[in-house]
Amino acid sequence: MIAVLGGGAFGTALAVSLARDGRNVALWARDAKVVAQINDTHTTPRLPGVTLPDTITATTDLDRATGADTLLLSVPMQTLGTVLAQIDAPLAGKALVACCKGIDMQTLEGPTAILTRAKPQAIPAVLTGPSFAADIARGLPTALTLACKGETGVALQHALSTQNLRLYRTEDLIGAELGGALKNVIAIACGITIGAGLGDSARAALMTRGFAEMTRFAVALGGQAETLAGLSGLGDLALTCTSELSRNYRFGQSLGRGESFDASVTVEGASTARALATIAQDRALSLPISCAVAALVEGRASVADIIQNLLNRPLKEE
Ligand SMILES: NC(=O)C1=CN([C@@H]2O[C@H](COP(=O)(O)OP(=O)(O)OC[C@H]3O[C@@H](n4cnc5c(N)ncnc54)[C@H](O)[C@@H]3O)[C@@H](O)[C@H]2O)C=CC1
Ligand SMILES: O=C(CO)COP(=O)(O)O
Repeated sequence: MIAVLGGGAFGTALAVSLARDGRNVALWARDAKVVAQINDTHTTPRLPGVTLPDTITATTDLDRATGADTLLLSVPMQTLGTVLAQIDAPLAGKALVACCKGIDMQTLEGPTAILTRAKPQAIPAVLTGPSFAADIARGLPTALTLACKGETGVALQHALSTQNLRLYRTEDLIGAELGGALKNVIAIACGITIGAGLGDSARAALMTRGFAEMTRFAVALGGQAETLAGLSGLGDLALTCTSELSRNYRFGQSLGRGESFDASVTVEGASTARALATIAQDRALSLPISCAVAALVEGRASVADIIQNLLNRPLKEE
């Protein structure tokens, strides 16, 4: 059995795709109302218009869900550590697949380090790449990166690929998780650019320089540049920086327009930008775009300030 932990848009969409393909899926959510709605009506507020297969069993019982061999962790990044801390079992030998995109603000770690510290006897993996939950749930084709070492990676690639989810495999967990985490920050920057009326040329410049920033950072932390050039980096960057389906991009647009944004919406890039700014300072790394987003999110700079600062940086080689 596969268990998905997290009853939000992405976790539910993954459960839908796996269940449609005949997998036995348990979906753990903390909210009893969401669980009852899924079990009783096969619908969820996070995926309007989607009928969930009745082979998905939703539960609030974490012990029941963690009895599965493979666990997909699809809660927001800043809550991953808390959710893992609620699981008493060591989960020895089980595959723990992080489906969240971000860097934890408290520990400054990505999902692999958090999984490994919390459950050292489990096998960590990362599932990431360009994929809107709504697209997956509608059965539209998507391609993702699955990062996991050894034979477990091969087995997981098969176990989690479905008719509409095509998984490519890598052993570079750091590169895969950082591609997904950093593209959200660049998507906020691109949203700001469009929201502030700076135009498509400026966005293309930010995407390109943002990609350079993502790659530089991932390599400095032990990831491989090739991974960043794949689905988890470039692929997800292209999707998130250009689509209004992206919450990070829409959040950036609101900032660029000087409008408020619904605080209940999951915007992973905002906390990740703040974590990145701290890491950049601690390690003397140059992350101008991410640091500019962090300054704006924290209210330390205005949109005009950050545009001016980015444009006034010393001229350099590409
Ligand atoms: N929505 C999408 O299209 C995609 C999302 N992701 C990633 O998936 C992760 C989850 O995002 P979404 O499902 O979209 O968010 P969401 O906002 O739809 O759902 C988040 C869910 O997590 C639950 N949650 C929050 N704190 C919790 C806690 N402490 N314990 C247990 N449950 C908790 C909420 O109740 C909610 O059901 C994020 O890291 C996101 O970047 C990745 C790819 C696509
Ligand atoms: O990660 C995503 C698509 O790959 C979803 O992006 P948002 O979190 O910005 O909506």
